[in-house]
Amino acid sequence: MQLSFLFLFHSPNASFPLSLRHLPPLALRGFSPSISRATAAAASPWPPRARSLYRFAKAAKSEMSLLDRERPQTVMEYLGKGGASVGDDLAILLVHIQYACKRIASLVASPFRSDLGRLAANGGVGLSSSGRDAPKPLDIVANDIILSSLRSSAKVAVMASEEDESPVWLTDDGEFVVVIDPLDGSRNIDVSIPTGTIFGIYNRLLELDHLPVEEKAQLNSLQSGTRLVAAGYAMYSSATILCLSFGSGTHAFTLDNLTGDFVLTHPSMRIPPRGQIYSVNDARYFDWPDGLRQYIDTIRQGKGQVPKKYSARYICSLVADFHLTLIYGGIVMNPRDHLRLVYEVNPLSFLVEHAGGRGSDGKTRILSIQPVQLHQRLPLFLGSLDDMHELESYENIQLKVNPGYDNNRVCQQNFCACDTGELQYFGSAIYACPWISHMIFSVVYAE
Ligand SMILES: O=P(O)(O)OC[C@H]1O[C@](O)(COP(=O)(O)O)[C@@H](O)[C@@H]1O
Repeated sequence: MQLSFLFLFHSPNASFPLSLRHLPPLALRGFSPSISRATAAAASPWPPRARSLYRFAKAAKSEMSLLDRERPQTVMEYLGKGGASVGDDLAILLVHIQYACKRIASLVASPFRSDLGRLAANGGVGLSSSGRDAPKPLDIVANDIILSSLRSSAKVAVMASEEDESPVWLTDDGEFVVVIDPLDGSRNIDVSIPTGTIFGIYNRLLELDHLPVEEKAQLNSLQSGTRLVAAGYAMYSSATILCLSFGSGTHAFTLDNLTGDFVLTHPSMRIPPRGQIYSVNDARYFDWPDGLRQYIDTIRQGKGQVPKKYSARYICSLVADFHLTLIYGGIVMNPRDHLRLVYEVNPLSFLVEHAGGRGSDGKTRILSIQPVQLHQRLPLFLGSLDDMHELESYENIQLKVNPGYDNNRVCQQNFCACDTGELQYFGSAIYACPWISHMIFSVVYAE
């Protein structure tokens, strides 16, 4: 009996009744017909139980081919079928990044990681020497997981992470530069609110190969967002989502916990041109500049360009707030100088632009801002095109003064020599340089 089943499932031309008919009577023991089925059996050469098994097997077979046809693609299948034109090296790197994200996902959800979440290095207070918030041990473990995955891919020259003061040089042969926030929103970890990993991938700048390691590591990491080859985030929530863009569309994959694969669930995402949701920490309302206050007051009352009263959603976890905005439309913002250009803001701007939206610092397109410092911060506004244009028309929307939140702020004045040879000074950021020159002059002082 078992043999005939195997035959049926493995040979597309197999005829199940035929194979049953040729079985010796002993093999059909246990399939004896009930009395009510006896009449039907008399009219048929096959015993009724065998007929129903045949129908079942036929249905299962067509179900399987349907499932096979409709089975969502994994990231590798998607790339292999030409979903995005990436070379083998980038595909290999993505395998390693996926692996790291799966490890972080399981760590974040583990019942045994509570100490890692709760305890913070430095007792959880204060800023590191570069002005970054004190990391939690889970941030550091996530960073180690990423580092070891990138290292074993052998495809990455430099990794620049939120958790490291300076970029880490991995291998001279690495084709790529990875900028990454290994675990964004880790302040929420104790209460199981979603967290995420954000990353961007650049090509290594071959023209810098002759420079000393520290210098070339730094300059490779400070490429402008327009040069991103790919970007993505993993969101660790009720589902683990991996959202990616290779420069042609933005696509989200969901982790199938049964198979361990990320499968394509949101192909070619398009952010609605207008939403009805804004995401911002509005406890800071009284610190906001006039323009931003007026904008929020207006859309809350349904008095904006469209007569809709907007709703607020704020998770306080950038990846989750961004994911919500990407799907429903609207704007996610942090108007204060808080989020990091290189490894948070640029990758998300890349993703939103490739989904038809806009990323801005309130004045300028994010991707055209030339980074001058690895951990440089700036105001952030990402979202639907029409909502973004309406918001930016209020002009005064950046919260440059940050009263009560950041006493030990380290300030920096930056000067940069662009390709044009022009020396530009822009305070905390440099805009509109076509690409990074390694002539950057910084004056750092405490406020
Ligand atoms: O305190 P605010 O201004 O609401 O900032 C919250 C934002 O800070 C973040 O937690 C990032 O900061 P950390 O990297 O220090 O965790 C984001 O996930 C979140 O959107």
